[in-house]
Amino acid sequence: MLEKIKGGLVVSCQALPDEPLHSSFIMGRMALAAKQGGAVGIRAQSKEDIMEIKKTVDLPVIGIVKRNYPDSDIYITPTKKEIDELLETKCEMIALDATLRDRPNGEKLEDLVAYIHENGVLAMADCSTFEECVNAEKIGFDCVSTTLCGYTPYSVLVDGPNIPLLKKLVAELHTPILAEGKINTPEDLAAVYEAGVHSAVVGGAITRPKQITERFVKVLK
Ligand SMILES: CC(=O)N[C@H](C=O)[C@@H](O)[C@H](O)[C@H](O)COP(=O)(O)O
Repeated sequence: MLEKIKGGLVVSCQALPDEPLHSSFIMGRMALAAKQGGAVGIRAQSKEDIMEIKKTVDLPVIGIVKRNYPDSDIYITPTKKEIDELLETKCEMIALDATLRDRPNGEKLEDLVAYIHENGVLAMADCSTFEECVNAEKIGFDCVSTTLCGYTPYSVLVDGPNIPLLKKLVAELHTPILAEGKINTPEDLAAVYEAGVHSAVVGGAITRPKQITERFVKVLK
């Protein structure tokens, strides 16, 4: 899968229960639109959405399950339970929160990565800082990404991709770097590729029409 997505665009097709497009059928059609537009991979949330997407397009899928637990702030594929759900979908790669925060039930990041690999699936690290990416490489993740940059209380949120962080990761790590999060425009996508990343994931700017509408309406105020 890593070869297939190299240099291309992965489109994240997600809508949670509180979002207007929440529907596996709609996410399947979003994935089809992405494929017809030239995407080389899909990132998707939940077993149901991924099953539908896999019926609709033949692109490789990065699967996640977002779930909240009372004893942890981690919500992207937090435990083995979510990994088991994703394994049923036959997605090619599983992404999980790879921050150093405590996981639910005291589960350990390295055990989860080993478990994903035992099942013949690739593991993608969703990180928020440089140190977390370094740790993810050490643990044996197949690729590391900046998905959570700006979404942990201790990382910096910029309105756009964090280019300095991506450049540092490309220079100092050996694992493929995926840019993800706040790639809002085609120019942002060009900029992350200029920084030297292996691949890039775009979500809301393509698949969240409410967010896109808000961006237009904002200039009228
Ligand atoms: C922080 C978090 O929970 N990110 C999620 C991870 O899967 C998604 O909600 C994002 O849409 C995805 O990362 C793509 O980012 P953007 O939509 O900014 O292109």
